[in-house]
Amino acid sequence: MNLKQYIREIPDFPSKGIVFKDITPLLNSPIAMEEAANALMELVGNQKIDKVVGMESRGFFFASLLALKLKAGFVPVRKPAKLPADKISITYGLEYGTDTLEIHKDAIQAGDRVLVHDDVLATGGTAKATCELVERLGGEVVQCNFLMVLELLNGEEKLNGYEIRTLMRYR
Ligand SMILES: O=P(O)(O)OC[C@H]1O[C@H](OP(=O)(O)OP(=O)(O)O)[C@H](O)[C@@H]1O
Ligand SMILES: Nc1ncnc2[nH]cnc12
Repeated sequence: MNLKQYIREIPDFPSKGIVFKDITPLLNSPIAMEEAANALMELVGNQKIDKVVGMESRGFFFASLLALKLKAGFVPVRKPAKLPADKISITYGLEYGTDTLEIHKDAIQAGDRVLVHDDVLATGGTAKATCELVERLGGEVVQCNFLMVLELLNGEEKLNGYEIRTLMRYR
């Protein structure tokens, strides 16, 4: 199955010049969802995973499915002021301005082997910040996997040193 058939391209969303990769057609198709979830599992192979970390909000869809399949815990990394318990934060640079992500302190135990999942790797800021949060709590990032990588935005360079795997690539 060609999963790209289920990715809808929306020009000039959310702002002029951006071609938004809309995954909702994929989410709307149980056949494509199952195919994508199984293909992501193949990327992980038989590596032992204790926790799957997904980034708000589109990372949550598949990260929680993967956690279930891997018999691992699911951990949300959230935008500011959403998590209720003790947490740590990281603020990272965007093209213009900054963004912040948070994780509960008790979500990862020292030595946990962690799979980081998000739908899209673009500039890599979100994924790099997430890996840093995991590592601050003593976790080991075993793999970062994505539905798609937008190659021209060089996220893979920013994640230099991490194992990066993806189902789809776009230029
Ligand atoms: O590699 P980066 O340049 O950091 O971009 C990738 C991030 O951007 C999108 O999230 P977005 O902030 O649009 O939020 P959403 O998932 O809530 O839609 C996407 O889901 C990734 O999390
Ligand atoms: N072009 C894009 N489409 C969908 N999600 C994104 N996240 C960052 N860039 C994106």
